[in-house]
Amino acid sequence: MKKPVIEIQNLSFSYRGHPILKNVNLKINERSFVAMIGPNGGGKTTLLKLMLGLLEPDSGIVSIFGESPQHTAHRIGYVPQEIGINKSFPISVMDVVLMGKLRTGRGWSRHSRNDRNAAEKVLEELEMWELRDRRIGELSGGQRQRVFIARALVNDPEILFLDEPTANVDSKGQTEFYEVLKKLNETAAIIMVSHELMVISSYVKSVACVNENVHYHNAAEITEEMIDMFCCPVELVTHGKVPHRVLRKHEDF
Ligand SMILES: Nc1ncnc2c1ncn2[C@@H]1O[C@H](COP(=O)(O)OP(=O)(O)OP(=O)(O)O)[C@@H](O)[C@H]1O
Repeated sequence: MKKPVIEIQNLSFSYRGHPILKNVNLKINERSFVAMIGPNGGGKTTLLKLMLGLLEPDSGIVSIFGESPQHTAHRIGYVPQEIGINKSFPISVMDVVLMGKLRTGRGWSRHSRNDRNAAEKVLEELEMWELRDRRIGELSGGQRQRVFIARALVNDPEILFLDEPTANVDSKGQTEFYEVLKKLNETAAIIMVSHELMVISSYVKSVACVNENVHYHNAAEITEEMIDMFCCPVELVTHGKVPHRVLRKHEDF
């Protein structure tokens, strides 16, 4: 039987008194692949930040591997939605990926051979090895995004959180990227915010609809209700043999 890696109980959160998430209950098992969908402003990024321990709930409990998120950061990878970066900062692709290996108390230059091997492997997987010495500011938006994905993967995370990771990535890059995720999913749970359900529908195993509350569908299907009532911005257009799914009604939990 699969073990839960994330458990959220009766969580509520507000920004300066303005409620964003109310009474959220969610259980995510090991090796899940969850697409987190919902309307703009529905609370997806906020929920990710609560699971990462970057925000504290007003009430309720978030536990990751049975502990508070602050204690489990080293087992988690995170690709944020927007990565503020000074483009003139003289840092190479390889340096950014190695940042994923930094630990408190270890200096910048103390990367072991193993760290470098791990960075090399992940850069090759994401077809970024050729660009390893390039300055980060000299890359295209999509290339830069891959570098930050590589940084999150370099530690072999047991849970990977991604916030709209392929927004700037072309369709070829997306396919390669999802293949990398599929492989990682053999050992890790993946929770990904995305508005591109058609693209991810062949990879995800379940869907969490986030709009103040969370409805978790333990099968990746799309319902009409989800679009009408829940306002989830999901494209239902299918092209030829592109797989698609239909979600059933939200079930009470
Ligand atoms: N730091 C903040 N301070 C105050 N309000 C915030 C802050 N960050 C987000 N919000 C508000 O919280 C709500 C939820 O935001 P969040 O970013 O979680 O939504 P989202 O579902 O990820 O949206 P999107 O699909 O647009 O990325 C929004 O109304 C947003 O304006």
